[in-house]
Amino acid sequence: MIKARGLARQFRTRGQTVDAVQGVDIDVAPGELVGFLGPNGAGKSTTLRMLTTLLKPTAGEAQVAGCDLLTDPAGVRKRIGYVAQGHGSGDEQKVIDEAVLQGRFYGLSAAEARRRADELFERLELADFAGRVAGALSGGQKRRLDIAMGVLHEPELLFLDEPSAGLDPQSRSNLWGHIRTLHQAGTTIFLTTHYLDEADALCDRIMVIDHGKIVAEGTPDSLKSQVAGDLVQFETDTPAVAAEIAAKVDGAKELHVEGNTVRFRVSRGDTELPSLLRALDQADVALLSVQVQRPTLDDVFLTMTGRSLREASNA
Ligand SMILES: Nc1ncnc2c1ncn2[C@@H]1O[C@H](COP(=O)(O)OP(=O)(O)OP(=O)(O)O)[C@@H](O)[C@H]1O
Repeated sequence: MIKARGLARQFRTRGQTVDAVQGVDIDVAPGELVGFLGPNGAGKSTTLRMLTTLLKPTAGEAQVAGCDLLTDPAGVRKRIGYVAQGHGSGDEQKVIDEAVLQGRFYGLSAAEARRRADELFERLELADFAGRVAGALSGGQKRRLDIAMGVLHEPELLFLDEPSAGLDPQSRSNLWGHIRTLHQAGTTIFLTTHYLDEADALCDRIMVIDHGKIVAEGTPDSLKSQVAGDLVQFETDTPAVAAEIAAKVDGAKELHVEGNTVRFRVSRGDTELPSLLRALDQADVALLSVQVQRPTLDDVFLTMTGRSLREASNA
């Protein structure tokens, strides 16, 4: 559905050159839900704007929804949906009129546009607000309206730029449910996000971008197990003895003792834990608490770039 090779974009501002995207390769298969994760300024929106024909690449090439990005941008535009950051819908019109107008813009007849809008309003739980003006909708409802507008023409491929930015936690998880519904109905989705939980909860596959380059790629689980390993942590009154035993766990690394706490990483904490507990018990080590923590996507980012995604986003 997307095949991009060496896609790059430079900007020149006030005599300076910014390499916003430095030659990325992107492959997305039909039916996938792929997340493009990275901190602010990493190059996510620039990549998305190139793939949606809004910005000309400085270098590289891409096939998007079966059309060549450079030689057939109109073909690309016909086959994709794009929901930009922030809400694009106007505030004055009735919600349903806006949606029908958008459908007409895509070339649907008035009846078809109305039928499709009604269907999407049902699916995205907007039917109760169809008669309201868009300005009276909540943030989450507006985002759902934006998404409905982006898929009125039934595109094969939908691009979402930071879909849940600015929403409260409840509206975010509600929106994720709706994005999943669209995905399950067959739409291929490529979204950008700088939220780890969003990428983790929603995406089949994640590409991590930093400073305009892809630094990691894979399913959320494979990325986590590749670079970090589970963190096993326990508290005991005899940490020195416990640490000696922990050091014998097959594949244990990054072993640290801090006060009464012993910590180490191992690729599968859950399967190593029973034999470790037996060994500690045999050595009469009494445990006060035990924890196994799966690695997070932030551990992945930290390992790949040397800084946490949260710090990078605030920079
Ligand atoms: N029109 C422009 N002129 C100059 N520099 C630009 C322009 N657009 C983007 N940039 C720069 O390119 C880099 C990548 O920006 P981009 O908006 O793609 O990042 P992003 O990952 O989408 O960030 P955010 O999460 O904040 O939207 C940044 O350094 C940005 O300042």
